[in-house]
Amino acid sequence: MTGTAPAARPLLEVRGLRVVFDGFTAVDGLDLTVAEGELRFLIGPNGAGKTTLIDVVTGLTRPAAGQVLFDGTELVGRREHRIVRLGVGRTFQTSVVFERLSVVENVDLAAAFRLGLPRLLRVRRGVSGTVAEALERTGLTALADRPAGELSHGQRQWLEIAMLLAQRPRLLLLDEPVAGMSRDERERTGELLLEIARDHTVVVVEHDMAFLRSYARTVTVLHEGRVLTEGDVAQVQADPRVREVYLGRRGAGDEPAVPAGGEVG
Ligand SMILES: Nc1ncnc2c1ncn2[C@@H]1O[C@H](COP(=O)(O)OP(=O)(O)OP(=O)(O)O)[C@@H](O)[C@H]1O
Repeated sequence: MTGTAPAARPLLEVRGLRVVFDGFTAVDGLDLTVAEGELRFLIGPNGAGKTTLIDVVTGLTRPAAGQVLFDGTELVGRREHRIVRLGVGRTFQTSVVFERLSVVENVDLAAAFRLGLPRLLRVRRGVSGTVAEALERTGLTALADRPAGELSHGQRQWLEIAMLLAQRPRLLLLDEPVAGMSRDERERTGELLLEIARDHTVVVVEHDMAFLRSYARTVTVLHEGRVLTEGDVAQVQADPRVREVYLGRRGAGDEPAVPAGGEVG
């Protein structure tokens, strides 16, 4: 794409979203647009509504008001598996792999879920190209026959990403993919995100500022269920409102979520 090309069209459009849990408004008039092909990071203090937003997009939580359009199709009111089949995939903060199944069996199951039962019954056994490609991209080919329960924490996170890729999503929503990872694992995950973002739209919830500085392009900051601001890492870190909402808070990483010295250049 050249510099003069028009902006990519929106793949995800969230408009006027409101989510209420037992009288508590967790998301309060949230608007968010993610263009096709973007790698977007979502940050915000604990309770800002990041996971709730993902839950609504993926059909787990029903909003009190608002629209969620995926390539122009309304997602609100659709069931979770339908949304997966439309091309929206997510990871959770907690792992969802089957520990006793092998790595390849987990990825195969995820791929089969996307097909739905009638098509699944017609598919012959064996590792499909989609499954093999998902293993390859996440660097898990050599571990394909290992029980998932034997994987390291980082490998497990990559397995979840492989399971997502096997569902052939257009939009991937990743909830804190590097939480608990070693430095090496974070770096590999960052490279993996950039690689995946070459042919997918990716939204990443992540607190870790060092990780953001290395891999984020556009960052959206949520606070109290709304978008506080949006921009590149330097713009967001320099924004006094962002400093204020993070004041005294620490991110999931080993440094303040928004460091006071504007060292981003
Ligand atoms: N099922 C629920 N029932 C009641 N309140 C909920 C529920 N889910 C989330 N909340 C509340 O909604 C608000 C937003 O929560 P959410 O988990 O979306 O925040 P978050 O930005 O993802 O935070 P964190 O960084 O801590 O994961 C919080 O105050 C939370 O306590």
